[in-house]
Amino acid sequence: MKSVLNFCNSLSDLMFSASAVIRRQHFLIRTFANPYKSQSHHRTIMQETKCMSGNNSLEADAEKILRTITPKLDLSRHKGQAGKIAVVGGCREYTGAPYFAAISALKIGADLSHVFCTKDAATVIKSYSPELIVHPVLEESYSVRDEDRKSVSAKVLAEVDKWMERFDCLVIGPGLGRDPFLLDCVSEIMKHAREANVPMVVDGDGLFLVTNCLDLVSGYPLAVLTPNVNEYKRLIQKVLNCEVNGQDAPEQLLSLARRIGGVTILQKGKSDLISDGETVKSVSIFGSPRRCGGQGDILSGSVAVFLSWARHFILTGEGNLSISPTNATVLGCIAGAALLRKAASLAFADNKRATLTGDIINCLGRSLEDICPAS
Ligand SMILES: NC(=O)C1=CN([C@@H]2O[C@H](COP(=O)(O)OP(=O)(O)OC[C@H]3O[C@@H](n4cnc5c(N)ncnc54)[C@H](OP(=O)(O)O)[C@@H]3O)[C@@H](O)[C@H]2O)[C@@H](O)CC1
Ligand SMILES: Nc1ncnc2c1ncn2[C@@H]1O[C@H](COP(=O)(O)OP(=O)(O)OP(=O)(O)O)[C@@H](O)[C@H]1O
Ligand SMILES: [Mg+2]
Repeated sequence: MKSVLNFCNSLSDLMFSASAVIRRQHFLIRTFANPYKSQSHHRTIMQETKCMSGNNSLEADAEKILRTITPKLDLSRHKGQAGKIAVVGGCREYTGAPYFAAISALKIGADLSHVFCTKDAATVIKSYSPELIVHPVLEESYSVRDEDRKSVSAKVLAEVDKWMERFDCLVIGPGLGRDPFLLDCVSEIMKHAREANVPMVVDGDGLFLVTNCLDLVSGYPLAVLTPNVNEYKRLIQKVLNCEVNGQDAPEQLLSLARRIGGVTILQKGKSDLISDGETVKSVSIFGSPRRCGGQGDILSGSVAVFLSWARHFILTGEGNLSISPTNATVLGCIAGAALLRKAASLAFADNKRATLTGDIINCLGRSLEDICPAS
């Protein structure tokens, strides 16, 4: 097994050497060769989830997945090969959320983590950490005259576009706020990311945007939505036109993911449920009873990194190893949810009621090391 893993890691090294553009082209070929399967899917949602819960396969083998998709560390790698992540978020009110997402990506093992935020938020975020690359490019309505909106919007887009092809994944929404002009600009950024085939994890206010404009992600297999209880409720009401059904949660989630064209949804809660419209998996390993704000932001940054690693893993053909499911977005969600829960439990053991999001971030490394040692 170890030699197989070594062989796969060598293959992975080769792939990491390829440019981001080539990697995305490979992914496109795979996608078109194996288009979204649900069109020819015969089984009903009920049959599928019954079958899954019948053989008790709802709970993912998260530790195995985490170990399998995490690339080994070696001296031949150059900066950037372990992942370049960008968070689009951060405004006057919220500077913590984009910081939590971006720093978590670095703590897990990404090489570079960018933040695209408003000018007000940028200096604050930079002062939290010199590790982050912070772009003060977003504008809110109050700072833009009506007649300047078009030119400002074009400028914002051009600033982000300069970097777009280099990113392995975007995280859209932590601490973004709900300013209408800002959200219009972010819609354009999302359209460009989609054209460039860059994966997106959509969280927080990004979900507010997407719920009101589903076309931004609908039918895009590289989109991941990470709703909390409120955000999920809004999605269900908008898409399925009904209320959240706690009794048949996996079926409803499967149905929601299908209706949005096969995007992957990570429904956060006591157990995390994950579906891409084809399969449903849960991650319920013990986390923490502390519900301090910001844990969802850690999760979005974590999912972005694991999704990128899972994509590389699958693109190299290493998916032959016995992990299931095989969709990179689902694997990224499972790994991210498991790591956050483990880190939260370690932080809680140390800090009890005083546990804060920063304490959980400080446990991400130990948590990953326990599952997947660096050497
Ligand atoms: N430090 C920072 O900068 C952080 C910034 N953040 C950023 O804030 C922005 C808005 O995101 P959000 O999560 O506050 O908005 P949303 O989901 O509408 O919740 C609003 C209210 O809903 C309720 N509520 C929540 N959970 C519930 C539950 N399980 N069951 C029932 N009710 C529940 C609860 O209301 P209450 O109980 O007070 O009535 C809660 O206050 C977004 O950009 C995000 O990224 C955060 O990431 C945190 C760290
Ligand atoms: N009742 C719970 N029991 C255990 N873990 C939970 C519970 N609720 C949420 N979590 C975990 O906490 C993490 C964050 O979920 P939460 O619902 O707090 O997100 P959020 O509201 O978006 O957070 P944020 O404050 O960052 O916006 C998820 O990984 C989820 O698994
Ligand atoms: Mg949140």
